[in-house]
Amino acid sequence: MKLSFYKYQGTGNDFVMIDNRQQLFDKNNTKLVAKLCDRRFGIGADGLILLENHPELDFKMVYYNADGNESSMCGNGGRCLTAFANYLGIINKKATFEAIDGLHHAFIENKVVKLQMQDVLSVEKHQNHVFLNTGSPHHVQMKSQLQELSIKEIGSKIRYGQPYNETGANVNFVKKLSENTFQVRTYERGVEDETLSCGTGVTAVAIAMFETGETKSNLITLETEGGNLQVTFDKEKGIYRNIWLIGPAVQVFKGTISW
Ligand SMILES: N[C@@H](CCC[C@H](N)C(=O)O)C(=O)O
Repeated sequence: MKLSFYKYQGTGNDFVMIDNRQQLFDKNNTKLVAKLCDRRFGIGADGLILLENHPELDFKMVYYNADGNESSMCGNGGRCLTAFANYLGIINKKATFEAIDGLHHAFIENKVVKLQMQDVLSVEKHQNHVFLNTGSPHHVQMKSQLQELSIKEIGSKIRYGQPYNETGANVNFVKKLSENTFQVRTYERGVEDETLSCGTGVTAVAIAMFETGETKSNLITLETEGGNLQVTFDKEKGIYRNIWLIGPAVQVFKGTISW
C-alpha cells in the first residue's frame, strides 16, 4: 500500500499530515500510525493528523499521538493543520474547524497561525504544581533551573504517578524569565518523552502563571526548546476565555511511503 503524506512542524512539535477527505486512511490501525510516526522505521513525528471533511465547518481534525492512539487536543497540531488546509486551498486566511474538544477558530498570515483554544473553566492550585485542562490535561511545575533537567526521567515519574496513573497527564516544567516571559520544557503523554514544544502545554503554563500571580500580564511569551509561542486570554468571573495560541507553522516536506 502507498500513502501520500505531508510533514509539518510548529516550534519543533512535528506532525505527519494526511488529507483524508476521501476517507481512505485506516483510522483504527494503531500500529500503522505508530509506524508512520517512528523516527527510524517510518517518517518520524510526535503525532499524526488527519484532515477530514466536515458537513458545516471548513474541516475536521483527527489527532493521534506517536504511540498510535487517538488523543485529546493538540494545539501545535491544530495550528499546523490550519497551515495545511491553507496549502490545500480549503481555506484562505481564516478557518473554523472541529477537533475532539469542540470548535476552533484560526487565522493564518505569513506562516504564523493564531488558534483559539477552548475556555478554561477551572484551575487546580496545589502546593507545588497546578493542574488544568486546555483541551489536553497538563501538570505545571516551576523549576529554578531547566537546562540540566532530565525531562524524560522526571516527567515520566509524574505522568505515571498519583493522581494521573495510566490515563496520564502532560508535564510542563517552567522557569520565569521576566514579568511576561517564561521558559517551558514539556514531557508529552503518548510520545512518552520530551517534545520540543507543546501548544496546549504552553497555554496551560500561561494560565497557571497568571492564576498563581507569577504574572499580571495576559499576553505571555513562552520560550520552548523549538522556538517562541505567545498566548493571550481574558479572565472573566473566574473563567479564562478568548484564549489564543500564536506561533509559526511550517511545511517541512512531502512524500509517499509504502508499507
Ligand atoms: N503536542 C500537543 C499535545 C498533544 C496531546 C498530548 N500528547 C496528549 O495526549 O495529551 C500540543 O501541541 O498541544
